[in-house]
Amino acid sequence: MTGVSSPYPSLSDLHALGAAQQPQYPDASEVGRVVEALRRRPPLVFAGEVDELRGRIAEAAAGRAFILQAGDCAETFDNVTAVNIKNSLRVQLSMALVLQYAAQVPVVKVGRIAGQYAKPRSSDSETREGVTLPSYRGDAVNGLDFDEASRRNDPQRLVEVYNASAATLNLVRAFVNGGFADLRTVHSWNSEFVRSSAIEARYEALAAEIERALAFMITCGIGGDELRTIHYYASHEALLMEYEHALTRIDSRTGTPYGTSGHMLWIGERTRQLDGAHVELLSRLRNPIGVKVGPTVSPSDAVALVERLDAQHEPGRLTLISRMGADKVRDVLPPIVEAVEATGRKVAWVCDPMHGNTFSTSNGYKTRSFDRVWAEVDGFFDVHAALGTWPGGVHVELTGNDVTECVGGAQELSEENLAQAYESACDPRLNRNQSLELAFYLAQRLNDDMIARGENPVQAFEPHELA
Ligand SMILES: O=C[C@H](O)[C@H](O)COP(=O)(O)O
Ligand SMILES: C=C(OP(=O)(O)O)C(=O)O
Repeated sequence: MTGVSSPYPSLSDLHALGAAQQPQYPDASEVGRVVEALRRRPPLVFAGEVDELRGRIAEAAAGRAFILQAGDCAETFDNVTAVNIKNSLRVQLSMALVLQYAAQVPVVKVGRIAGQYAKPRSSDSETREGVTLPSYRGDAVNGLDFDEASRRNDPQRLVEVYNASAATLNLVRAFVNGGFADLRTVHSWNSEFVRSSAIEARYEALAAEIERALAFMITCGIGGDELRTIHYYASHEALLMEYEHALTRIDSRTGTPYGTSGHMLWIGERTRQLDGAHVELLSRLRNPIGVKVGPTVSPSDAVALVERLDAQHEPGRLTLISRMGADKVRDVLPPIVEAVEATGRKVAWVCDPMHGNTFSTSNGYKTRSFDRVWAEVDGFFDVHAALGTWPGGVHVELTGNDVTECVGGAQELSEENLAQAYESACDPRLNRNQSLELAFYLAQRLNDDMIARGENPVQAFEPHELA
């Protein structure tokens, strides 16, 4: 893979489009040196893996697979530890297992990981006790501590993003290929957790059932390498022009540009302007692209975006990630789905039930309620069931750690509980129990919809009441 050259847009072409949500740096020559240093680094992902993921997303777009895109709201350099990475991977794999076994659908596993270091913000500044400083924009840009030095934009952080992403991917690849994800060890994924919650107990029962099924398959001579490893991909919001441009490489096989900072890249709700720099940059890359679509997107906006980003009608190229809010999804999403489907494209429809359901508590925490999160997913499924389209996946902010950032769920976390372990650098994430609970709800809903379509899934667990 080699660096990009003309006619690919230059960084200054992109900035001339008025790229939204970009940090301003005091010293342009330092930024230039950082970009040149990053251009010389090896790619973080390889074009062949990116193509493989496009193929898997195409399966979800065709109704034959379900995408689980999940991970931190904002990764931080301090949190690049073996324990955090293992916990995150473990909860994502556990959710995938619940979905795959109980809903009998292949799960495409995509982490918000190894690159999710830049955050778009609603406001450029933050005021605390009369002091106003620039907002935290992710470790890629500035620091979380509320003091002047920390909040200063520092381009050297882009090199640290590359290093942290490389370290994370290295461990993820080792876990995934080295036996950690072996389906025959599903019980051990959970072994360090106290089986105190009903959700953990439910997961344990499912894991025991899977182990019995696998043992049976193995005695029949079925199984082997396909049980040992999984396919897991990295994704993040492609927000920062300097970083994403510097990590673009020309694939030597095809002569086409790939973003090599992650397998899948997405455009956020605040940067999806049709004539903006983010759409321009990502329209040129061969990666599977996600676009967040919020409640202000009109059906014609959505069609214009898909025409721009999927000019070739390529299955797996585009994932539309709706984040409407639980109250709006049933009204706003249907005409968008109908208009995009009418173009004849096969996009994957994914639900982000987090970003349209954030609120602030009276004690000053940004939070989300598990009920509202589920309500948006449920609405998303209802919309697709009514239109005969496939609900292709979910996109969630979560952590494998036992944080208290979202209220509700089986643990019934209240606003008062939030102070106990609120660790997110930006938005509230589902904790391990809430994430597993969501997976069980999803599996149940997928099962119910199969039955409603006249299919006959093998029931993997007792149906339970959905909220
Ligand atoms: O994760 C998404 C955004 O970066 C985040 O919701 C912005 O939060 P803000 O509205 O507090 O800036
Ligand atoms: C910023 C994000 O979401 P959105 O663009 O939907 O607000 C995000 O997913 O981190």
